[in-house]
Amino acid sequence: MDDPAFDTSTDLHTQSILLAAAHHDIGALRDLLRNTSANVQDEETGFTPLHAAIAALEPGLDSHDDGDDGAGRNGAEVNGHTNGDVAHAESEERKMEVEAAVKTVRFLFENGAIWNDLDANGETPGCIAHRLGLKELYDLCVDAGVRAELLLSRLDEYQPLDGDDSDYEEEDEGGQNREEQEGEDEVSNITEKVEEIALHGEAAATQPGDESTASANYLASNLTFQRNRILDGAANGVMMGWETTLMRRSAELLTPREGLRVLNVGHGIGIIDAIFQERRPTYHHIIEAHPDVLEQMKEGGWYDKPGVVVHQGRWQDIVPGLVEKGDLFDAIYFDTFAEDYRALREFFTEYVIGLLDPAGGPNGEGGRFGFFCGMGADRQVCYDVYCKVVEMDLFEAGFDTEWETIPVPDLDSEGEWEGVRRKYWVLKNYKLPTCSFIA
Ligand SMILES: C[S@@+](CC[C@H](N)C(=O)[O-])C[C@H]1O[C@@H](n2cnc3c(N)ncnc32)[C@H](O)[C@@H]1O
Repeated sequence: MDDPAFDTSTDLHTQSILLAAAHHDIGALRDLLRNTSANVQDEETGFTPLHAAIAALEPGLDSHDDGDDGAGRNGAEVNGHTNGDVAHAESEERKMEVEAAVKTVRFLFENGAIWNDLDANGETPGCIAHRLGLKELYDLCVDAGVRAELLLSRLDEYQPLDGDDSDYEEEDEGGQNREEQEGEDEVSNITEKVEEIALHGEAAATQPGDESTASANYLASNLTFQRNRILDGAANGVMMGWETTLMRRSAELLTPREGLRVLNVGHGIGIIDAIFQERRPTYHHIIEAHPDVLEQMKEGGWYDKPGVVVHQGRWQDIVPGLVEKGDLFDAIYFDTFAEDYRALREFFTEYVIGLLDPAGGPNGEGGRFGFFCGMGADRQVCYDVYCKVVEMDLFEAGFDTEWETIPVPDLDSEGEWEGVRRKYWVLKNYKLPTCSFIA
């Protein structure tokens, strides 16, 4: 078998599944997957059936080529057909291949395929579709990611009570229940992958075992303050100067006029707080948890600025008190570090509604909420999934979101990542969210 998707150390059944996926042979897949997970992986390439189905469309890689049709295509010119005919026939053929791949990918998702498994090149099936410019396939992967995350975050809210695990042990006796157990395991794997998506300064959930960005470790680490950036003890970029354009635009959209009441969660190097200050807020609360950042804030005179209230500690410990006191704001911005998507969701579902003045905002039509939208930004497909997920979660929490697209310059060529543990942003465009109460 000389198909690059498969390696001979992989068992024969898995090889057959991957081959059927690459050939977009749904009939064969249906038979082969009867008692097998749709998430088998080739040992060497790491391809799942989804990877195989999409990668089969890689130009120059014709997994449908069994030796004679290639000759037929070359023969078209020999038989007097024009180049235009050939090009047309090729594009028709390409269209049919893509259609077959779309059907296969749909079938695999319907049969439990996981959208974000990584192959040996560190690509998800969606990454391959994106790299090959296969929009329809890419969109299928994004939609599957959104469905998985929404479903699993709901399941996460309904975890079995402690002690319920014993059920599994008893049920393990029977084959069908073992399947259920495997399903549960799969579910919790995906939950981990999607729920641990970082908010800022870290790679997406593709760095298993890296504890440096666990919140408690970060808050206990010594920070290094450089000219226009902060690195933590493990050289993760906590905040970087290239984000200034994004911070400025967020502040402009949240506080389009002077004299508003502002809450900012996460001071960092104070970029957005300095811009809020230019806009002369009536009062300006800042919540910051890291002792080194708080020290810098003291040195920078933030504690003495008129109207500024610095809350020292984690927002989780401070915000409930603000809600209880009845403090209201026209604009709230949230940008923390070493926290995952769950933290952001908790913030806007539990607290923003109680802190944002429904009769406030720039024109009395209600306050506005913004956040740094960097979830999964080291991978386009994760970013697109999370932009959709957060919009849906915000809607459920009572907010409409407007997005503005802001181009991000080539950070590599500008040397932004020198000395930084890993890039947390690789995308060409930032999607800036501004949320307001649903009218
Ligand atoms: C990415 S920086 C914020 C950058 C800021 N937007 C700016 O314009 O400079 C994240 C900040 O959130 C702080 N932080 C992290 N976890 C926090 C928490 N649970 N509560 C409050 N602040 C937190 C970090 O110490 C850090 O200062």
